[in-house]
Amino acid sequence: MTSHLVIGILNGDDIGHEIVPAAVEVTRAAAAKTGLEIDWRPMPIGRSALDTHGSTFPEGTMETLSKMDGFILGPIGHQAYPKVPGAINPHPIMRKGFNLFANVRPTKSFPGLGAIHEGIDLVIVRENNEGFQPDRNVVAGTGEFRPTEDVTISVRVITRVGSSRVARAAFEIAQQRKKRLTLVHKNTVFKLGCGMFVEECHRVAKEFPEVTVDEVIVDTMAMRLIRDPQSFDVIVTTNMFGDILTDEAAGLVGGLGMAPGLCIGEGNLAMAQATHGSAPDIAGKGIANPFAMIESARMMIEWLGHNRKIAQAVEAASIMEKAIAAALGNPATRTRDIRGTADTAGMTRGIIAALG
Ligand SMILES: NC(=O)C1=CN([C@@H]2O[C@H](COP(=O)(O)OP(=O)(O)OC[C@H]3O[C@@H](n4cnc5c(N)ncnc54)[C@H](O)[C@@H]3O)[C@@H](O)[C@H]2O)C=CC1
Ligand SMILES: CC(C)CC(=O)C(=O)O
Repeated sequence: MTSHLVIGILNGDDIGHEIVPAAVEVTRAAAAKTGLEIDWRPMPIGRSALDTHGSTFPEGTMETLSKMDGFILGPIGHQAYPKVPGAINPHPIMRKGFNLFANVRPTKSFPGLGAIHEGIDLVIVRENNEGFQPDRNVVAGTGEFRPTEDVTISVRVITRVGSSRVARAAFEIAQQRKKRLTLVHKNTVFKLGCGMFVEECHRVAKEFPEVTVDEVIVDTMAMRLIRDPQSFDVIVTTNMFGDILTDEAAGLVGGLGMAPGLCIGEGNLAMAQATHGSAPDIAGKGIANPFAMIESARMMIEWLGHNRKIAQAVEAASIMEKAIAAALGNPATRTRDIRGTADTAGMTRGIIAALG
């Protein structure tokens, strides 16, 4: 079996130019220790690509990425893009184009970082392509319409296929962990949409008899995440609920710098994408917390290792995990947002040093 992976590097915007190189550096160092060969392919994207290629998402990007094993996508600061042709938000195109329907977002508390609770270790699996960001094949554009100047209609699309595939991804993760899955929805009000999502989750549950399933209504979940986050293991929910709850969960463990994510589907390609945005308020200062991006890259290498049966990738992910935990345990090798004294480069060096 080959130990060779081809991975794209797409920095994104603002702090993306600081944290994506950090993720590449750490992954490269871990790969070198395990004999994993990675062919890194930097690609233009975002504001800088608008200047060099006339588009924030240059033509041919999807085609090139489709031949790779995975890619690291830095945060995209699309709100600040100028209103010119070519300045587009690449996220939905990538998530939908590669059918990356499951956004796997772990939340873990590490001691001493200012987590509101200790002992949090949960994973939110967010449906990535439906809800209020529906697939272009189902509803044109973003799913928003303005039939008159005074009325806007935002369409929320839930399908059986979309619900059952993200449910299956969540059950598979639950099966590998504590065998507990919480369905988060609001079928008390959205009887058809959330109703269909819940129905499909229960249908998939029959394939996983060892996994215990419970349900929590989303507004109650917002409260319970703050009061007793330790009572959850794996959570699956629809797109917008997942978008909001994952940021809330990050707030419990030190903030958005602690919020990694991996977008996966049924195909072989994985996209490492932190939960947070491009943080323009701290960009260029060298102080961004690289954890979320480094951990996202680590999750991708681990997923590819299992998916392709590449022992060196699984091993690289494992030594990264230990090194990240070691660096987080020392204020001198963690950033200021998580009660440390290091800058981005210092934390990155700290993790690499801890690889052994
Ligand atoms: N996945 C993505 O690419 C996302 C992109 N965005 C875009 O990012 C831009 C900024 O959006 P905001 O609402 O300000 O959200 P944001 O996530 O960029 O920032 C929110 C707050 O968290 C802090 N923060 C975020 N990541 C951090 C890190 N790694 N280390 C330390 N602090 C960190 C920021 O400094 C800021 O105070 C917008 O253009 C938005 O559309 C927003 C969310 C997701
Ligand atoms: C696509 C992003 C810009 C919005 C977001 O926060 C997300 O969907 O993850």
